[in-house]
Amino acid sequence: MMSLNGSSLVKNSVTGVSRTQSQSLRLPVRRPVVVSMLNNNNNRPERNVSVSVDSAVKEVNAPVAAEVDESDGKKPSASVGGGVEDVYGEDSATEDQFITPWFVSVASGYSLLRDPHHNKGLAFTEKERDAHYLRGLLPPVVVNHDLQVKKMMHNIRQYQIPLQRYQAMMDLQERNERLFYKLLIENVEELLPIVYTPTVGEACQKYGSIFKNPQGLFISLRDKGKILEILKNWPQKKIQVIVVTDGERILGLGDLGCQGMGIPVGKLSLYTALGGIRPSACLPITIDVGTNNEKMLNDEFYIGLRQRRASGQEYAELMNEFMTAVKQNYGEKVLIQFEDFANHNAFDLLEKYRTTHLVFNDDIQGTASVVLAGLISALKLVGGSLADHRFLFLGAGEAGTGIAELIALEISKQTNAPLEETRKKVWLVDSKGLIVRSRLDSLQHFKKPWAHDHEPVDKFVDAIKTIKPTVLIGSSGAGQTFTKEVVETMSSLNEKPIILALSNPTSQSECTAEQAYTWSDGRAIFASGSPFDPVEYNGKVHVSGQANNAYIFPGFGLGLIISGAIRVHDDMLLAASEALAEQVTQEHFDKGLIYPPFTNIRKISAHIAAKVAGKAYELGLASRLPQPENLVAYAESCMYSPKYRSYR
Ligand SMILES: NC(=O)C1=CN([C@@H]2O[C@H](COP(=O)(O)OP(=O)(O)OC[C@H]3O[C@@H](n4cnc5c(N)ncnc54)[C@H](OP(=O)(O)O)[C@@H]3O)[C@@H](O)[C@H]2O)C=CC1
Ligand SMILES: CC(=O)C(=O)O
Ligand SMILES: [Mg+2]
Repeated sequence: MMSLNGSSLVKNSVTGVSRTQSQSLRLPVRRPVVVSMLNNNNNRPERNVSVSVDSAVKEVNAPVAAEVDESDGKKPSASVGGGVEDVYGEDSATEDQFITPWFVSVASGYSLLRDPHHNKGLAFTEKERDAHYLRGLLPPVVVNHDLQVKKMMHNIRQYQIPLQRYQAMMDLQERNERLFYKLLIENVEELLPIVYTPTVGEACQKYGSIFKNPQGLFISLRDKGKILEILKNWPQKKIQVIVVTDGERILGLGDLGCQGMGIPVGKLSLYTALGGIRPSACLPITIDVGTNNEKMLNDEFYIGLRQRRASGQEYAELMNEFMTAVKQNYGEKVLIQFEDFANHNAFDLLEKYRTTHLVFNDDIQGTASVVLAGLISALKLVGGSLADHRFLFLGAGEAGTGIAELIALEISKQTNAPLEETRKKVWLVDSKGLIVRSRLDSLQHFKKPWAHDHEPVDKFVDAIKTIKPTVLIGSSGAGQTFTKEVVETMSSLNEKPIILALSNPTSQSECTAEQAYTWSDGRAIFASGSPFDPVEYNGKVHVSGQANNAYIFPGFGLGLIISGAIRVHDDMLLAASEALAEQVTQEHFDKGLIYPPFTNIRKISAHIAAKVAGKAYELGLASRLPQPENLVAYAESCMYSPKYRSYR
């Protein structure tokens, strides 16, 4: 008997299941499946694509699965999936469009071991080894998931160089996804600096030379007119979150072109580990429009288009085709997170698509929310309300003006003062000095609201002396700009100066934790974008927090998904800030922390998700009805667990 792709069927004596048996989407659960697609109608060669069982088949106890459960004729229910019912885009395709005929077959043996979504390595049980043609393909020992984690951590710790640890983690993600996530979830404090900042920055810089297996989708200028087709090449069909970059402002490292892919990949692994979004629902994308980085253009191992960046209409058209294709392929409720775009595109993209798509700019909005949370909790240490403080930023780009606006919005809500008034409590410095009214005409549009009445001030330290801020925020991407004089000046003005050095990676941090505590004589309340080890100063150990949007975006995204939100609203950002600030306990304050440790991040994310979802319902932006009674419990119940599934 021949299957649809021409291979013969072999019946397994234990399971009674044929190896390549074609089945409907209502497969029995917990069986690894391979979805094959035949593109005969556009004369492409046939191929088999391994996909996660999660995307095609109902998972027991997973609320997200409700949506694919249509084949029994039941009315499809709204679910975590965001109500995207037309899984393969067949219903929404017009008659003259090509569609993809899918069928599902069972993965086994050698290919099962090489399918990261289903591979368990040595943890395959004896029964599974019999049932799935694994005998002889594995050594005799059977180990459990916990022992695999222990061994993997042991292996990773053998590497002294962070980039080698990064590579070991990426290899694991490509080999055994559930082990990767269990490892990351259980060792989050230790592994976050590896899969995320600072190491991911170095990985992006060297992405070409360390490149092995491609991760995510690469869409380049050459793909103009074919973006929808490219999205269909991705094996998973039920995508809930896309993180997309064009690589022009990777952390504080600048234009890394196509090699920025490390960022969407890293961010999405946090969506899963920290926020519980299923890996199969996450899609990292890099839009390659070229690079203006000479080093990349001259690097023989560079993986992207070897040309200068497209801009203007050419850029806008490609982005528009992308945004349209995403909505067409994944529906209204797929979350598109813009990440590490340069500010000359980031603000415009957010403005253009915020009313038509579910979009979120992590650098503008996520950063704002995490910093506001830190400030709300810092008030417990320094006293007063937000309105009693003065804020000075070094850096007036996405992060700086995004944070500034959310602070002003929160003060406006608290005091009923108009936004134009509350903005006056916030001052920003860019590469040309203090932003003041006399500079208005030459300022980029996102800086204009911050052009207050003041004489020009060139030097940052002079701006501190004249503005007398209580809070200093670094968002410049320029390392070592909070000099000894800067920190000492802040400390002479404030008993407890709040100093946030947000720039990433560590090399770009405005100052180190050690410098902040030493130069402030141990009085600074300090947090940084990339982590620093605890510092001992004058016999006291100071633990600095990590002011990083990683606290916000995973829970924020989960909140949008569980409520079926259709748009992002600023009030959701405020709700996320409050939820995060509420998670800081007296024990944390006693250590000088203004953020909770990452160890409890899943619990924190569930609280953020619940507050964000609650706000979506309140604002009438939620489409998943009725509203669950206990949103925290519901958020927790929706979270992906990396536990191995049992295969019959
Ligand atoms: N911790 C976190 O969660 C996050 C951290 N970040 C970090 O923040 C940094 C900035 O990101 P983003 O706002 O998107 O970048 P942008 O490029 O949008 O903005 C950078 C700003 O800094 C100014 N600037 C640069 N160098 C100097 C300098 N030497 N002195 C004074 N001002 C300077 C620029 O001035 P001009 O406008 O005149 O060019 C610009 O206003 C990056 O390092 C990024 O990694 C970003 C997001 C989140
Ligand atoms: C953290 C982050 O998003 C950035 O540095 O760009
Ligand atoms: Mg970013």
